Amino acid sequence: MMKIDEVVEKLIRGEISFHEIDNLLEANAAMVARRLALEKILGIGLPSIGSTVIDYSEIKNKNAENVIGAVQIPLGIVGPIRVNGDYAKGDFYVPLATTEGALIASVNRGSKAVTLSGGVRVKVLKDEMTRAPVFRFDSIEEIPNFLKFIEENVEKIKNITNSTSSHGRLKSITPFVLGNNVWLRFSFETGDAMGMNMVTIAVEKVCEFIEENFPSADCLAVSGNMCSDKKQTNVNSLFGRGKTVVAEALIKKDVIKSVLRSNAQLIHDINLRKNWLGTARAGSLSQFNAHFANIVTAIFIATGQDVAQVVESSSGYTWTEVRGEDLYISVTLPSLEVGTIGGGTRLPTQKEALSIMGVYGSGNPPGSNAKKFAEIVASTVLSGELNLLAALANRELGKAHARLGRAMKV
Ligand SMILES: CC(C)(COP(=O)([O-])OP(=O)([O-])OC[C@H]1O[C@@H](n2cnc3c(N)ncnc32)[C@H](O)[C@@H]1OP(=O)([O-])[O-])[C@@H](O)C(=O)NCCC(=O)NCCSC(=O)C[C@@](C)(O)CC(=O)[O-]
Ligand SMILES: NC(=O)C1=CN([C@@H]2O[C@H](COP(=O)(O)OP(=O)(O)OC[C@H]3O[C@@H](n4cnc5c(N)ncnc54)[C@H](OP(=O)(O)O)[C@@H]3O)[C@@H](O)[C@H]2O)C=CC1
Repeated sequence: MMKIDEVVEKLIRGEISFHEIDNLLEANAAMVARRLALEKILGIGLPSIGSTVIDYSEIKNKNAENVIGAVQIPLGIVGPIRVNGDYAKGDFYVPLATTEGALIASVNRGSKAVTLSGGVRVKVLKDEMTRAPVFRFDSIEEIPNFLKFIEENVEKIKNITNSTSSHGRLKSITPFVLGNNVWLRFSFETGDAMGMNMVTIAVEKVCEFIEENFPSADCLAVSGNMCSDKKQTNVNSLFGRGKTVVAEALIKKDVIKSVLRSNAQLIHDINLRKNWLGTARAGSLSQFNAHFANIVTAIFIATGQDVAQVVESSSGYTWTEVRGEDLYISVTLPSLEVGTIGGGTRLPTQKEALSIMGVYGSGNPPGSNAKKFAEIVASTVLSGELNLLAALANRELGKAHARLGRAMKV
């Protein structure tokens, strides 16, 4: 093994690249050498980035490349939130990682109102991760035969996918046609994993089988964007991706008054004019909500989810009704992509964050932990939506952020 200083000098002289340091030093020494080299090249110090609890030997070839350290983000908790789900039952503290002052306080007040009103009822309606390769044909002539071929070979295709994972299970294949192109949208149950690696590996194997047995089908790309990963699309909103979750709560008149300092009619009116009319006028197809993205992102960062999937995981709908003087509120998230095993969930702080909610790792039966987690996320989203609508009704948004969320106080 070379010494760190020698490796740093080699890199500065341009004799090796950053990632080649992994071949010359033990994992954690390599992380330090990369940071030191970068500091010398740029003439700056990066001691905070270098100070991390992450053991690079644990994440090398698993979670990130060219690692020089880590960034830290403040982590707060909200709750307890009372959740009446099929998997999550009881009172939960939820970790939120954010740098937006007032956000945690906001969701916390919402969770207080929800819990005092008896809690959130929540259901996971569908649980399917998708991958959709695109196939090109010379002519449309072959397409009906191709669709028939897929239909007749579903069992064979299932056997192929079963051979690549003990948790991924193919549920359905939905074809879409445009001219001489066909997309096959494969939907899988993926246990407690979010499932993108699992599903991609399985579908690549299926594509090999298809090309061997139906040679006029040319699989151009294993992801043809009808999946749709990390993109907000109608196909995700209509058919779902990951978990499709719906949650509801009835907020009592007294709680609306004492905790949220508002009334049901005003909150409902703001929901209709802001989240429905305003969104329609602004031209969004799937974001009829106030700030799902705030809550989903903060939980995703805290718990090691794939943060780019906030794009579709934060799409959804907030619905309200006035019942007497109480407020009925529901949130629907068609494509909430979460896992409690795999990906970034294994990092030390993310693992602890999942354990705050009692959802780290494999569930018994498999899949139950991820569904429990999805129910908690949706309940937290509902708390955040309720509170922001109330805060807007009270005209306290600017005031709250001036008090809790400004770097430069005047
Ligand atoms: C900030 C509050 C909650 C104060 O609200 P308040 O009623 O003055 O607070 P309070 O001191 O009376 O306390 C009431 C409860 O609020 C919570 N609470 C209160 N303070 C804290 C705190 N420091 N830390 C943690 N929790 C806090 C806590 O639950 C507390 O109960 P307690 O625990 O005392 O029994 C309120 O003014 C508020 O919610 N404002 C709105 C802020 C907000 O919602 N921001 C969201 C982000 S905005 C954004 O990013 C998206 C947006 C808006 O642009 C999207 C769009 O266009 O719609
Ligand atoms: N490849 C791609 O195209 C993309 C990948 N990603 C990345 O994919 C990663 C997530 O992929 P994902 O497939 O979720 O995770 P992993 O690739 O980490 O796979 C999960 C692993 O956990 C095992 N496992 C053990 N217990 C369980 C259980 N109870 N439920 C489910 N699996 C279990 C699975 O075994 P087994 O399979 O044998 O059952 C599998 O090996 C993230 O890092 C994300 O950023 C994101 C987008 C696209």
